[in-house]
Amino acid sequence: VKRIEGDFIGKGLRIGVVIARFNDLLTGELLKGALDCFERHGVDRVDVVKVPGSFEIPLVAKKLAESGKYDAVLALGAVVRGETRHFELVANEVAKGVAKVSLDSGVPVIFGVITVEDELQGLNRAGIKSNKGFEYAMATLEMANLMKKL
Ligand SMILES: O=c1[nH]c(NC[C@H](O)[C@H](O)[C@H](O)CO)c([N+](=O)[O-])c(=O)[nH]1
Repeated sequence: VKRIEGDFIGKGLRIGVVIARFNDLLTGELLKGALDCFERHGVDRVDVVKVPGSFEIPLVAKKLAESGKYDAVLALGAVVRGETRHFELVANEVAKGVAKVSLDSGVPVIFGVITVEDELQGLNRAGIKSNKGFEYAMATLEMANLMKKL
């Protein structure tokens, strides 16, 4: 049996991060966790692009993926239901958009958009209990390395 999987070596990798400013209290923490992960795994180059909200992530992720400059793209956002009715609209469109960009471009685009009921749930995932940003960065490293093996 030949097992193929990506390792977590960051050396030589070029990562693009697209992050939503909406709910910056949450997304800023996710970014810190992701950058901590990339730095500690020796990633040479990380470019961070900010967009107004998660809805804008797919367009910029597409631009980064198609540029040919990155081995993987990490999309970071926080969609909080709270009182916002169009929570589903934003969350669904972002998920569909990110998946389409990845499939169309052949570049891994990691879906690091937390979708939560309220800010506290968001904070629990952005540093109180765990930092999903770090976890999404690990998935980014793994996929970048895996694609090089296939
Ligand atoms: O990133 C988010 N954008 C949100 N809306 C803004 C959206 O992403 C766009 O930036 C905006 O619609 C302009 O296109 C959110 N809500 O409205 O709830 C949200 O929770 N998270």
